[in-house]
Amino acid sequence: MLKLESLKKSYEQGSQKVDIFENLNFHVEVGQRVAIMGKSGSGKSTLLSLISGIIKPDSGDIILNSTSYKNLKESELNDFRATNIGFVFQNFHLVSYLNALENVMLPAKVCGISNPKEKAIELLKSVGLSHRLDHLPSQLSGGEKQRVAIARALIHNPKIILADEPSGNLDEETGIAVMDKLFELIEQNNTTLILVTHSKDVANRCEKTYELIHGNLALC
Ligand SMILES: Nc1ncnc2c1ncn2[C@@H]1O[C@H](COP(=O)(O)OP(=O)(O)OP(=O)(O)O)[C@@H](O)[C@H]1O
Repeated sequence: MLKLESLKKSYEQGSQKVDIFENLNFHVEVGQRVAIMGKSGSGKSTLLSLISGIIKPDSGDIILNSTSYKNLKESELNDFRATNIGFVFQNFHLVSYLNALENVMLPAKVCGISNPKEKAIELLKSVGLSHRLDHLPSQLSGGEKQRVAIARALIHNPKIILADEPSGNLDEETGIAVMDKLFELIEQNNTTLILVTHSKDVANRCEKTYELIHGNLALC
């Protein structure tokens, strides 16, 4: 379902070239939940950015659902990302001037999905926020913001969710409640999950955990 083939990625840092991945190969099945752990700076966020197509590899290819990124033009890749991928970030990344309902409706509108309002209300209800529809992000708690972000990530029924430390900014109890909701919803939809986390407890909820070490993913 997701294949990374011979990925090479380096960054220019001043006059130096820093290799993050020299020959990364990886495979994730449909509906699988995979945790990625690794030290700070090991390349976890870079990996998610490559899978999302936000950054390009120097060489190699990413294939999601039989679509090879190499063969897509920039605009096609943007459309493909909007349709097939959902994101959940540590810092929520909600649009500050849109209320909860409008934030959740955004990806549905971009993808041209019918009845975005009904779907957004249904999802916000399922994450326990039907009483917060018209609240701006600044009027929501951290846990509520992350539940809005989860609803937003799922509204267009993406094939895959990329989550970067989704409970990293939440207290333990709220983090567990938010992760419960995320796992419940992705299981219902058989959505594939790639989850970057520093928490072993969070990683243990996934079927497989890999450690990113020296540019390779080692099964833990
Ligand atoms: N745009 C960039 N230009 C230059 N170097 C970069 C860029 N983005 C990331 N890096 C470097 O690449 C390495 C990997 O960064 P990345 O953010 O992927 O690591 P990470 O494992 O997600 O770290 P953390 O756990 O601290 O978030 C780091 O050394 C970082 O400084």
